[in-house]
Amino acid sequence: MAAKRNTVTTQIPETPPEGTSLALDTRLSRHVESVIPKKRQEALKWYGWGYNDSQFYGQQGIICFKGDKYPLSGCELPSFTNWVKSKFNLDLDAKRTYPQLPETYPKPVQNAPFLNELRGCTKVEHSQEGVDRLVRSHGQTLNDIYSLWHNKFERIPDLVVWPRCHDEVVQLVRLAHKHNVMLLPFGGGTSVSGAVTCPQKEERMICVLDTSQMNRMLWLNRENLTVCFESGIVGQDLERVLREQGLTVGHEPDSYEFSTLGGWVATRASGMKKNVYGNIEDLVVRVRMVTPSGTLERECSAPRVSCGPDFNHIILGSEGTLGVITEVVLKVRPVPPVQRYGSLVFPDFEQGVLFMREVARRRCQPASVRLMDNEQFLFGQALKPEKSWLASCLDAIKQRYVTVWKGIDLTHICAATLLFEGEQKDVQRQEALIYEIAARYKGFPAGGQNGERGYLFTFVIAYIRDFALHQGIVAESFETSVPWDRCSLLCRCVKQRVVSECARHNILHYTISARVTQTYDAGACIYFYFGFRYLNIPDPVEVFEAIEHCAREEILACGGSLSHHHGVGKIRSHWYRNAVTETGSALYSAAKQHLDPRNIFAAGNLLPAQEKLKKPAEAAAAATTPTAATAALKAKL
Ligand SMILES: Cc1cc2nc3c(=O)[nH]c(=O)nc-3n(C[C@H](O)[C@H](O)[C@H](O)COP(=O)(O)OP(=O)(O)OC[C@H]3O[C@@H](n4cnc5c(N)ncnc54)[C@H](O)[C@@H]3O)c2cc1C
Repeated sequence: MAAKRNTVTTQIPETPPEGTSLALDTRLSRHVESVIPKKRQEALKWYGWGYNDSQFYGQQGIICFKGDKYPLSGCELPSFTNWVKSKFNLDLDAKRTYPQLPETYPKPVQNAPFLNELRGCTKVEHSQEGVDRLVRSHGQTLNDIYSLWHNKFERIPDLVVWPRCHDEVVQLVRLAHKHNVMLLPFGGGTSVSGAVTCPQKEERMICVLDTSQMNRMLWLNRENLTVCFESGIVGQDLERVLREQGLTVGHEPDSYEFSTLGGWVATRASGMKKNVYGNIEDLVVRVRMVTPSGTLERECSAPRVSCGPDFNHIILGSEGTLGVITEVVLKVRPVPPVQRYGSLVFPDFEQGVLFMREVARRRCQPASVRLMDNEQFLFGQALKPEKSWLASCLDAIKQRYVTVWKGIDLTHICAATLLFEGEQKDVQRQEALIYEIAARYKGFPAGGQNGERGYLFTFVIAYIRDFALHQGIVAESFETSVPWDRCSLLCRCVKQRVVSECARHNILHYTISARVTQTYDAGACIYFYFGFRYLNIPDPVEVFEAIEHCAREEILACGGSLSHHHGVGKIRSHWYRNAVTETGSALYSAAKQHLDPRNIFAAGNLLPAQEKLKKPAEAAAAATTPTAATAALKAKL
């Protein structure tokens, strides 16, 4: 994570643009040096996730990790190699190569009047270079990455623009509306819902509006503990500049190294420390969004208003379909003096869920508490790097303690990782209470080191998907939120459904696992990982999507939501209408019609685009039935 910083070349306009007049402490209004350069491909992989130099790879039959930014850097991973071998019946193929940048790119659709006016009347930087367009043509879904590797995109952006402030966005939106050019706001490109993927049937010029050069901290108000940032600031940059002031926003989605503030607002993101700091909707005080019909924003920064429907909530979750978010006022907190990790072991997942439920009932959640099922626990254990002889002996003793003294079956064991933040005394009190509650559900502490490793690995795990694809395994995560009384049932049914769908598709080697990542008064967020080895399957992504579609049907049948934090995008738009009712979707369409009458923000998220969507998944879903447990539950609902 400790990445080198690259200077962003953008010049800050000399006079503050309209809108920054809100500044309260101009001494702090400053440009932020970003870890991500304007030419993203110089630091980030064009064909997958993360930094260019960080990657899993095979060497003499062992999986290793390279790069210098993460705790696993330079490590050999023999246990992980064994896990992969046994799970997927796979010997590493070190000879496979990663894809090469294409030599040619789709010819850009031109809109000469737009380009002429852009060049003649504005100072907005822009590019039509193939690679600039390609790296902004997609997000991080399996489909995106597979399409990229196999050169399957019919449509990539025709133009990339880099506005530097709110006023330049206003100019761009006016121009695009006037000349009927499609605009696609692009933050960090970490979307896992297809939200930033170019609509493949769009006939107009597609202009990607890259927000990365709008990343200033505009003001900071220590009295109110509020800060105003431009929307293109990347998570790790935002935290770094605030920490220099002794402050934090505390919003840490697992993608926060690369995702942006505007992206968080547009997708309703959730950070792992939401128990202390809140989800993005709890952190936003004010937000500005430029639409073809004008700028939408609340006029005052009061902490709460009773002033009719809250239009911040039209902006939150708008997924780039209504306008461009330019500036956001957020709450900040002093950096906590103490941060401590912990972990717990439970005999099985059900006991772990009861523990999580009790912690939520008593509202004593630490900053983060995550419960992994047995499959994820074993996977996490396997990721540990090669050990010394002594460390291996200690592990064997610990394992004996767990199995013999505690009588825990290793095929059912599950674990929770904990992160405590606050004043020393508060943390101590919280730890004591959490360990006391855990004991009631047969849980016992397994050390801070395990907890810390769990959180640090979060950022490395994101790199596995590309390595897996490289070795012939397709994998992706999906998530939901669910009321407490259906939490265990939903996990069971979804896993069962995936197992039966794999059998139906003759897939022998796969992994499906779940974890509870967030808790609330009324329920929890569940996160699933699913992957399979695709031997002799001509279109593995199509099959993957068909199975994921069935899993989503199962989730919905069990009372789960369409999404807790990934958003709807294109890949879940099929269910959006049902999720919000006909009236709800008509209301959204009416708002869209008012704000964006020419549909220039035509990403096709939320409600499906006009184009005929490929629906192999639906056919697959129609051919199967929900599990017996789901059917019984449905009957009860
Ligand atoms: C490895 C990994 C881990 C992840 N972990 C989490 C997690 O813990 N929690 C979580 O909530 N999500 C997570 N995500 C999903 C993703 O990171 C979030 O959805 C994130 O909020 C997207 O931000 P972004 O800047 O990358 O947006 P992008 O991917 O660039 O865009 C996402 C959507 O927002 C729109 N958008 C972006 N910027 C603006 C703007 N300024 N104005 C208007 N619309 C805009 C885009 O048009 C698009 O519709 C994860 C993704 C990955 C790949």
